Amino acid sequence: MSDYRKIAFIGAGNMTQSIVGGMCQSGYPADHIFISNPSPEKLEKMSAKHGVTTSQNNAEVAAQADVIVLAVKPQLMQDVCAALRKEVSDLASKLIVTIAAGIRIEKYYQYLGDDIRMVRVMPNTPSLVGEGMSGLVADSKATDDDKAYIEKAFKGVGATQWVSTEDELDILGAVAGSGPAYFFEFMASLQKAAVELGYDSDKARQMVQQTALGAAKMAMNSDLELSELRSQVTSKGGSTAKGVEVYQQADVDGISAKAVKAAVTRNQEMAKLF
Ligand SMILES: NC(=O)C1=CN([C@@H]2O[C@H](COP(=O)(O)OP(=O)(O)OC[C@H]3O[C@@H](n4cnc5c(N)ncnc54)[C@H](OP(=O)(O)O)[C@@H]3O)[C@@H](O)[C@H]2O)C=CC1
Ligand SMILES: O=C(O)[C@@H]1CCC=N1
Repeated sequence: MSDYRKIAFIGAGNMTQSIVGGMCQSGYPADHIFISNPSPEKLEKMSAKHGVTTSQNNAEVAAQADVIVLAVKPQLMQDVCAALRKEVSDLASKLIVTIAAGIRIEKYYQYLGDDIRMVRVMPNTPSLVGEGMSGLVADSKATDDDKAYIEKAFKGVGATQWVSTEDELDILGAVAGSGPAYFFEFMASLQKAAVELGYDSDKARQMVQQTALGAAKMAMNSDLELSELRSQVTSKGGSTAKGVEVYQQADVDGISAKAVKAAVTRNQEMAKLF
């Protein structure tokens, strides 16, 4: 099968916009991308921006595609799947992909029929700029071709990792899926701290984001442990040591552990609820 299967996104929210934006930038042909959403505004925006085909009818886009990406909120998934099952006759001939947090593959068999083959992907919004981090887990029916295809599609918008279990995908979701929010929160707090000391807000944002980018690039280009990279900035008796001490006293490790655990727990709850 071609590298570029026809792919339909059900739901045109934040995550679909990030993935599709990144896919189009990476050269995925727009005439192979279909998107549905109940309200027309997002569709109009995406069609104007990328030249993709859009519809307010989920079944219409799903029927035209080889791959269906379920990209609605977890609480809507059962109803959306029930309607697709009723209206699209050959779901078993397509690859079903879901990006929803929590919901287990086993549930999709109940919602769509146990003859479907599927891959769960946990992406994140930096996919929009080609710097996404996506986790993937496939069921036993997905073929090698399916897996190679979906890995390549998501590699087009960033890095990918296969995980072996859906429990692992919950962890990846809690770190990488939710992670951009944690980093934005931290970056905003650094910006605020500089502004409170009298620094210009725009300039504070620029220095925070450039520093985050620089630190991430250094980490990616280095074999050193992250703690060693941190040490290299921390001159004995210098200013960084004073700042780092404040974070350590506030137990930054404990805070991250709690945050990730809370997000994993919510993924597990959603697995039960939806
Ligand atoms: N945002 C993120 O960073 C990540 C999200 N995810 C997962 O992605 C999924 C989508 O999240 P996100 O994009 O943030 O959510 P959004 O709320 O931004 O998008 C959901 C979209 O689904 C649309 N929708 C509502 N009802 C239907 C329906 N019946 N049929 C088709 N589309 C419908 C909504 O349309 P309208 O607004 O017009 O009602 C909306 O555009 C979730 O399951 C989430 O777990 C996974 C990883 C990261
Ligand atoms: O908040 C959520 O549930 C989704 C999953 C990861 C990021 N957003």
